[in-house]
Amino acid sequence: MLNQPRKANETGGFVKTAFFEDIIKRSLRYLKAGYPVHFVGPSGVGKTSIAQYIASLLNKPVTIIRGHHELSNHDLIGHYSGFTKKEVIDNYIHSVYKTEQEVKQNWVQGQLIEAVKKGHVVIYDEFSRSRPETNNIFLSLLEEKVLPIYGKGKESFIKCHPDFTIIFTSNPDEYAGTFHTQDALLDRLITIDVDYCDKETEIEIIRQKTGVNQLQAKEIVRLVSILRSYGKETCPSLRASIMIASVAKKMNIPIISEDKHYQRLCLDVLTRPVNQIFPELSRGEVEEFILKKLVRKEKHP
Ligand SMILES: Nc1ncnc2c1ncn2[C@@H]1O[C@H](COP(=O)(O)OP(=O)(O)OP(=O)(O)O)[C@@H](O)[C@H]1O
Repeated sequence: MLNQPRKANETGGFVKTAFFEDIIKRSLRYLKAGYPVHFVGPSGVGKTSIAQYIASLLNKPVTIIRGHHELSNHDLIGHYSGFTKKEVIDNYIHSVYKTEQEVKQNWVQGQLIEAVKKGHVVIYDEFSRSRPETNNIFLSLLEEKVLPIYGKGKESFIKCHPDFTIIFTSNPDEYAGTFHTQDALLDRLITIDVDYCDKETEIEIIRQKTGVNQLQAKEIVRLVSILRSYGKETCPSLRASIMIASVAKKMNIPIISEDKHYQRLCLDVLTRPVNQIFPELSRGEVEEFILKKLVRKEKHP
């Protein structure tokens, strides 16, 4: 749910190509001018990776919050949990016991508090998976630069540190499990659409992340991008390409379209996402379709 603040330099391994450089340059410009940035796009296009990389450039502690249905203001701001009992026993006169008990509720601080007070970079990943009521708290944080605190006695708000920076990521509204974000919140963010990266970038990511060579990475991207072109260019995702390359590399499976083990691996990874493109086909028919593309028996239109 909520991770510990992380040192920014822990987010290494980011592959930077012209495709990502443009997004990074624009985002840094907006963040440094004091505006929150919001990356929206399909699953697996690299939104979280970009956010983490940008956070690493800002040289401040990073707090990652992952949105989900159950996330509440209790998690973000804090809540009371359990009791602490303090007992003082006065046994000065040995036959007389005087006992004083103090029972206090424990306050568990939410992670947003530290980030707001100390000026962290917050990555609020998949924020539209949290309920809009939960996200309301960001309205005053982004506009009035204060974090309202409920249920903690006199202190009713915390002033936002001038260095506080926040990056949001989300999938488009039509994705399963997301809530429609209130316009008032979107109005406070600069939204950047992140689409699928170009083939050269994908080949580079696969090569650097898994250790396969250029030709092998090219072969995987060839197949995945042909299949992707039948859908909305979003699925199978970059994760599928990385999975195929990583398993093949680790298990010494030759990345050759005629190899039976490679074929099986591609079918196992790709059948589910390709079935999403062609829900009317049976699993067997989808496998047949992928195999045709794999062994290049059928030309790509
Ligand atoms: N520039 C990059 N350099 C290295 N790896 C990358 C890069 N972009 C994406 N990846 C890898 O691609 C995969 C998907 O990326 P990521 O998780 O950032 O996507 P996402 O858009 O946030 O997905 P989701 O919407 O499902 O959360 C991950 O394994 C990630 O490490």
